[in-house]
Amino acid sequence: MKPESPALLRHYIGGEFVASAATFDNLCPVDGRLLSRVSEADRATVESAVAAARRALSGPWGKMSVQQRAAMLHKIADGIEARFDEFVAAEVGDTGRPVHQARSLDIARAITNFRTFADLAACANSDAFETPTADGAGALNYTVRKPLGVVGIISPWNLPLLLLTWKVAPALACGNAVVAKPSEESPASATLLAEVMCHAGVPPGVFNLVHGRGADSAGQFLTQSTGIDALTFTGESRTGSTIMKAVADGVKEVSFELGGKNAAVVFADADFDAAVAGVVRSSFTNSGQVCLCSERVYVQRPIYEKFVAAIKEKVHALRIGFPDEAEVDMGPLISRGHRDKVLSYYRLAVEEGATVVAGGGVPVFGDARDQGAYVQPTVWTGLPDNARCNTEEIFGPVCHIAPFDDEEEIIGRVNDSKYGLACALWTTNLSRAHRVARRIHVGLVWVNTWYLRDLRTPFGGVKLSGLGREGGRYSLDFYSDVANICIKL
Ligand SMILES: O=C(O)C(=O)/C=C/C=C/O
Repeated sequence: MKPESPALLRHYIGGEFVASAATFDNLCPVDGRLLSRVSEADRATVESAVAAARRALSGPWGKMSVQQRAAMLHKIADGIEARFDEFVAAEVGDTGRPVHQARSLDIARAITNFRTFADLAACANSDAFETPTADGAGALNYTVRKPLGVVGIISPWNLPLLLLTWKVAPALACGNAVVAKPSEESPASATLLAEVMCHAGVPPGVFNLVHGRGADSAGQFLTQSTGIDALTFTGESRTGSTIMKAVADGVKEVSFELGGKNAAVVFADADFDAAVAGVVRSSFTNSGQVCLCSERVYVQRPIYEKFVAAIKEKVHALRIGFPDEAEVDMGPLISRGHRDKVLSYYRLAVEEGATVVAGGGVPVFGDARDQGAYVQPTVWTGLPDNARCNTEEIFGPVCHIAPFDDEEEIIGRVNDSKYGLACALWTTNLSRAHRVARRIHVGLVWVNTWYLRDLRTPFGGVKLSGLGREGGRYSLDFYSDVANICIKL
């Protein structure tokens, strides 16, 4: 029987699914099989999506109240819930992640993203000030939020639906129309989202999806389009810099969540077992493919040797497997190309003099996974802080563990980075927790936990880790223009 021809994933523009002549292959990183062929948008296709978004703003969408938009976001969330298993299958196919993670994190958070921003927008208050005037009659100042207009969204492959909806939800809640360009590595769940939008009755042109790559492809065409009013991007810092240059002439608003070289700091007074489990989680979750992962681990000297031994044991026990295995801890990296990058750092570490405590290579399964993009979870010691493996973002299941002696030393070492996204501190000393946390130059500090998320909090980094904050009212501030109106009484 002829193998089923792979599905063709299409763009979604102006309420219609549209194919392009050019396509690219979407491979499964578990076993390298062809999952689907994906339409690749040219500049004209991207511009047609931008035009459709512009038209939508002057249609019914532009006349909806924030309450009506909030109701629409809840319908989208309902639509994802109704097709939950399909979304899980799409995300797992594209990324090879454990099914249990896709269920409990990726798809669940997409639903939460829509519901959270529906409610936040519907309940958002505005500022008002009673202003005294010389004539004694006074004036009233109040602010109103207006949509930016057409928002370009470029989302990454590491948490595909979570991060796409983290931006789409508030953008729509604030009354914008969007053109979204998901990563070429993870097109499937975004395409399903377009189907849900269509079925939920989101007016044509409010949500548009174009597929393609970055440079010389849909991503670049979107950032260069004069028809967008703002752009939000999650991905590598150097791409963020390129995007900034592309939108500079139009002075467009940008929100960037970029790279990181995050630290985990374990003090001798930490709950040892909790810190070991926490560092394994923060270094190896999603095969280390989370911008918040800890690639630099610092452990106070009295417990250093014991900690390294404990991490080594845990890492050797990590189950690397097929996505649908109940106990699987780690799947493959997103692609052979990314695996080559991570393996180049595995080699570099040895050249730089690292001791390879665990991993350092490619697992051999003797089955279809050998055609996938798996690497061994890896632990290094013995490198200086200025080693490239300790300063450059690797974005894989790897961490380096170094000893430290005191607070002043470790605060300086953690801050000595061109990145500043996140940090995890492990200590049972409450005063130390607050004292150190506020001195770490990052956007997000977790104490005795990691990646515990309250969506009302500001999310973003400093230095090369990004520009701006999203989350809670910070998202409402980015995705809307705030105007002040002054009435003379
Ligand atoms: O959890 C979030 O809202 C979020 O933005 C995570 C970002 C992870 C990036 O790799």
